[in-house]
Amino acid sequence: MLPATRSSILRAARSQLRQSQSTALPRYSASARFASTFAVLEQKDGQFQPASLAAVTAGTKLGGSITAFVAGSGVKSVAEEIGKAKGIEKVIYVENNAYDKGLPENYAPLLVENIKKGGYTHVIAGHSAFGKNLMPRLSALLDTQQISDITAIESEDTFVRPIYAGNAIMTVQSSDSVKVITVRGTAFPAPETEGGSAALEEGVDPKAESATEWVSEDLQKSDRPDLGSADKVVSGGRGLKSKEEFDKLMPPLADALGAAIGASRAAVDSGFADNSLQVGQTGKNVAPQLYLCAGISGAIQHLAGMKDSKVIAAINKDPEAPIFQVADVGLVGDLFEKIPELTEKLKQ
Ligand SMILES: Cc1cc2nc3c(=O)[nH]c(=O)nc-3n(C[C@H](O)[C@H](O)[C@H](O)COP(=O)(O)OP(=O)(O)OC[C@H]3O[C@@H](n4cnc5c(N)ncnc54)[C@H](O)[C@@H]3O)c2cc1C
Repeated sequence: MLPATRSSILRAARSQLRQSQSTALPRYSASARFASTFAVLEQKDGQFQPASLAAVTAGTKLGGSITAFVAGSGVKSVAEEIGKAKGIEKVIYVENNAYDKGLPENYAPLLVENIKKGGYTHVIAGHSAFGKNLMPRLSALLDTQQISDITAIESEDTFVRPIYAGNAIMTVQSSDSVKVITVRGTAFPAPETEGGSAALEEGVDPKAESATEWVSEDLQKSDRPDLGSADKVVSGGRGLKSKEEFDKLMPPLADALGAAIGASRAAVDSGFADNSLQVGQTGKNVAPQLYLCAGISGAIQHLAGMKDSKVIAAINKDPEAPIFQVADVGLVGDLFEKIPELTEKLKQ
């Protein structure tokens, strides 16, 4: 697939809207309604992705009703699982393998149909690859201004989001009748996944024709915890010097702690680690109980992705490295000595 520019996405989305007049939404006054949230949840290969429940938590903060939505092949059982999460009134599911991979070209019209039917005030998804890919197209179809990566909700129309790599906090007020929002998972911890009893309902499937086809994916398989939701993360930077050293030192340390592996952008750009492991402004946002990093200087773009971690521990040979300004625990030393030593102690 060719990389799409923002304007080409908008053009394609608007032409899709024109082709289907039935997708037009009624205009209503936000003040005349109570909040009703439509939480777009994620599944992968028939497995529910609990991190996406952050959208439900955000809906809880808005008050009013929360309807969860999931689509793909065989998702009725996923919908049943979602229905057990606390705070959800109803789960709408659409069974169709066309939605398995969350391709925005056909998923966005599907959402429009279901949103139109329910007349929701807020449509919320996680600020994950899925949400970041899908919600801009949905916003274009609804002719509404997306509010991205929010970390707090002040009222039904006022939201807080970090900008400039987390160096400034912006408060955004929206007068759109339907607010399309992505939420930062670390700011909205998922609700309890047991004890709820939501009703299940089959959704509308417009079976929209799409010019985009899923061809294949090349995934790195790992038995380690998922970086985005792991309790512990060990992260390596350019200080590791090479891919060989990264692969020699980081996996044993991660295994000793039961942690996920992350990396700085410099480590990724240097080919030490896969792109999917990048933590930071242009990588993943993580907020584990423990973030242990080695050979990472602590550039603001890296901090933007991990500074909400509960405990930050850093190994760096430079006592002036900025990472020590945010670290709760710091170890000044050569990582090629300290990491094997620490790994050995942890194993014992
Ligand atoms: C628009 C933009 C977006 C960006 N997005 C991201 C992002 O998402 N994530 C990200 O990480 N960066 C991002 N960056 C890059 C960021 O600015 C830094 O360049 C990067 O984080 C540096 O990575 P590093 O700390 O691994 O490398 P360096 O800055 O080179 O630091 C290496 C550190 O290792 C230490 N070290 C070296 N040898 C040893 C040793 N033997 N023992 C112990 N310590 C040692 C050094 O003292 C140094 O502090 C972005 C930049 C821009 C402009």
